Amino acid sequence: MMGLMDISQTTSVLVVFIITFLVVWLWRRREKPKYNMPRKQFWIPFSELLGSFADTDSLLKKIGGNQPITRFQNGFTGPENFLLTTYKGIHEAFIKNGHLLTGRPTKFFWTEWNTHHDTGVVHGIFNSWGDLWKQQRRFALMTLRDFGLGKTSISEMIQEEIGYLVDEFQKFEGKAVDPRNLLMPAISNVTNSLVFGERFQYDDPKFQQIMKNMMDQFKYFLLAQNAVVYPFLRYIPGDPFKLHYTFKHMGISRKFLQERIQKHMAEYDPDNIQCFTDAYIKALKAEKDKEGTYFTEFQLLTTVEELFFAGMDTTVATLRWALLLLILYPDLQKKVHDELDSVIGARRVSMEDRASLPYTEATLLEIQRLGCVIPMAGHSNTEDVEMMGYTIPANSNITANFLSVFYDESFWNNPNKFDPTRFLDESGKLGKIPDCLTPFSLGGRVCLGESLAKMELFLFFTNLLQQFSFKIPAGEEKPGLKARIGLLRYPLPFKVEVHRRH
Ligand code: HEM
Repeated sequence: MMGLMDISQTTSVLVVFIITFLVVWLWRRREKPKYNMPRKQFWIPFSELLGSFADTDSLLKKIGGNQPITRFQNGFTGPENFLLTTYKGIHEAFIKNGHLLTGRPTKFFWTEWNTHHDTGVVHGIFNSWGDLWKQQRRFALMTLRDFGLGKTSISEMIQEEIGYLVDEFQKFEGKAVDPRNLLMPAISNVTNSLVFGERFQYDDPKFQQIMKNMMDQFKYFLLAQNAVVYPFLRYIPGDPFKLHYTFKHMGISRKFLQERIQKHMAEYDPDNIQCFTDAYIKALKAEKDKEGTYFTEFQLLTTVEELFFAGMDTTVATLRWALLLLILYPDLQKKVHDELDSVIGARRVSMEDRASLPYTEATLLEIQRLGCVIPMAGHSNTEDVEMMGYTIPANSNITANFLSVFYDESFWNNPNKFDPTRFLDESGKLGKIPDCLTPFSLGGRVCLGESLAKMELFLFFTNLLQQFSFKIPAGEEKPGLKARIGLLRYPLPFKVEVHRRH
């Protein structure tokens, strides 16, 4: 009896589902004829399925061929989706029409996470848009600049952290280690110092626990994203799409950050502004009685959260690609070592040395090209946009596919080859960096932490390479260059064998 009930229930759900789908599909076909759009090319039924095919990477590299814009379906309803696959197309969208493309896609688990329960307004900087985004982005940029972004004070703080990281690598002399476990706390400490004015000891149990949580929280990002695009999936018992798992872990990180913000609030001293959080609290107090102010405690929390998430995994993933490529190409690692030895010698490498290290700089650029840690950036248009001969309706999702550009044969000779010399001229000097290499994106929503990230990448990379050589651990299989696409584009886990050079 029970079994029969189950079958009839399942059938009813299926019938309702199919009818809804057909009605929505027909309605959408009728709705849009006034728009001159490219024909729909494909449908992403479940992004996790796409993500779990080993070859998503190759697919993204090739998708669209030479077509600058591809239209696709993601979800049954909701906005139109477009993928931009050439540099010309991305430039036309993000630069020429950039002022109209400052929105963010709404069906995104992070947008949902940053939506205020009472007002329905999306907060933060990465996830927000409109006047809130403009004002809060400007404030964050100015404040980070005041704290020395691009100046000596931040580079000194990074140098101090590198000192601790070198000690950690030293502990693995002659042994194999997964570099992610050491890089995560180091890079997190740079953000900690900037945002909260303090760093943690690597062996602090609370810090270790929160690092582990942060590493885990985006593990099922693609799977969870399905339950945002198809909301009914989140109600299936057992959380098979891991949305509740993801939010639970994000909640643990949020609580940790919230506690630290509360501590800064309690100890606030207007004459002693030491970090981003203090500066924000100052602005919060100044704006307290203003009608409709965007300076709120929730905005502070979401911004701090984003500074951690946007700045940490990206930098760590790039440095992991760096170590992976250098253990796979020891001859190129030696060239970096040789340049560092002849130009720097035993003293610490500083930002002022950049211009004298063209080969090292070219290697870092090539790592960012091949690693392409943010393969796609999703924007949304606030009004209808005319571009590439089409009319794109307002509130569409317009995603730049940087991966296809970074591996585009018409720009890069033999794009799969790790070849830093492509950035050097005949005399070995760094040439003009091609416009199409945009690891930090382009236009009005370009990465807010670009200068900090460049500083971190240069200082961590050069100082680690100056002190250590890295190789494939004895007895271990040679790792490949296959990427895993999740929130970012990561290398598969690998270990390095560490050797002190001096
Ligand atoms: C190697 C490191 C990094 C890379 C490759 C990177 C790349 C990017 C990219 C591609 C975007 C998307 C831009 C767009 O939507 O068009 C972005 C946005 C952003 N990044 Fe970074 N990023 C890095 C490090 C950082 C750091 C260290 C911070 C902050 C401390 C940071 C903060 C942000 C923020 C807040 C946004 C959102 C900007 C907005 O929507 O207005 N990033 N980043």
